[in-house]
Amino acid sequence: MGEFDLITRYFQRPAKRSPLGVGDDCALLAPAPGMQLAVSCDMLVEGRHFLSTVDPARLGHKALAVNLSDLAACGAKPLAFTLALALPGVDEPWLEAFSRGLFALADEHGCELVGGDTTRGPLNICITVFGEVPAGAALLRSGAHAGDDIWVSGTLGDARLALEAFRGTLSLPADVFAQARMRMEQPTPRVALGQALRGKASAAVDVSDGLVGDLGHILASSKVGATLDADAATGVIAAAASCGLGTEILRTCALSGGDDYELVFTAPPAARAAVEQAGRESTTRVTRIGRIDAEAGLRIVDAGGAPVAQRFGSFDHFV
Ligand SMILES: Nc1ncnc2c1ncn2[C@@H]1O[C@H](COP(=O)(O)OP(=O)(O)O)[C@@H](O)[C@H]1O
Ligand SMILES: Cc1ncc(C[n+]2csc(CCOP(=O)(O)OP(=O)(O)O)c2C)c(N)n1
Ligand SMILES: [Mg+2]
Repeated sequence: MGEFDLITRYFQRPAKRSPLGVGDDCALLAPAPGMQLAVSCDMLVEGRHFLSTVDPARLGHKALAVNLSDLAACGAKPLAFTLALALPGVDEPWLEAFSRGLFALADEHGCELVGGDTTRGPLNICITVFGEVPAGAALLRSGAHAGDDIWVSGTLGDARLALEAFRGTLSLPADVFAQARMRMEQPTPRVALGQALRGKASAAVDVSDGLVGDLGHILASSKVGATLDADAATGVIAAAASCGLGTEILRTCALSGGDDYELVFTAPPAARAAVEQAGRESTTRVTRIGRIDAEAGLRIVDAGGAPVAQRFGSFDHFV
């Protein structure tokens, strides 16, 4: 099978909402009047972002999910995406599963594939996603104020827990591993929550590199500091705690593990009921995990308010 047959068979579907989709030199998009285009791009590289043994359907899901997560963090509604793919060769069962996982998530969000690029090379997947948001209403990293609450969606640390189990640095009971693995391989982008938070949250970012690092982007952009509860938002990890894993490793996963694709956002205390309502509307758990301070820096405390001495880093491709 050649390049163009591959595209036609696995990636070309009739455009439904875009004026022009796959097959010409450009795609055409038509954002509604009064809306701004929100654009984001993330790449997944074999061995760095995913294990070579991953189920290709889950990989198709994740490649789009990490991009939809950026739209969610801006409060944007997904419209369309492009897919740049480097493949070592034509593996039809792999392409069938990858495209099935990809389109299942795309259809869930009404986000259509409008173009891309396909080349031979080491397996590499790069998606650019386009969304729309009412002009001036995008959630930014720069809007947090002293006194705001810090919230997080879902739970943190599960993906890193699974990665460490894959690496063999810790072991988990089969049921805990199965849950954590799903969170690593098929994250749920918080798209509905992001849109429901427009006009309520003062700042937002999605957690890809770990809570401490990504909250750090809000603090730097907003020129504020924060106090954070170390243990407020653990999920599968809470189950892992009962399997005898130490606090230090669990906190490392939750606070600097990365690959969470949850939203961390700030909102004034007066908006607490509105934030909880946004969580209910989007059937997404939201948890208050700290507050924004005027004083610069990040202070991490335990449930009793005592400072946590452990230091937390964040994912960086070059450090
Ligand atoms: N090669 C690049 N050229 C231009 N902008 C880039 C490049 N790589 C990253 N960026 C931009 O730098 C910022 C931080 O990137 P990143 O940490 O990847 O964001 P995110 O975690 O939201 O994916 C984003 O605004 C992104 O668009
Ligand atoms: C094989 C493998 N190694 C490591 C990780 C963990 N990991 C890889 S990239 C990353 C951070 C997010 O990736 P990045 O490219 O920085 O995304 P962005 O912040 O741009 O959204 C994490 C936690 C993984 N998921 N799989
Ligand atoms: Mg990125």
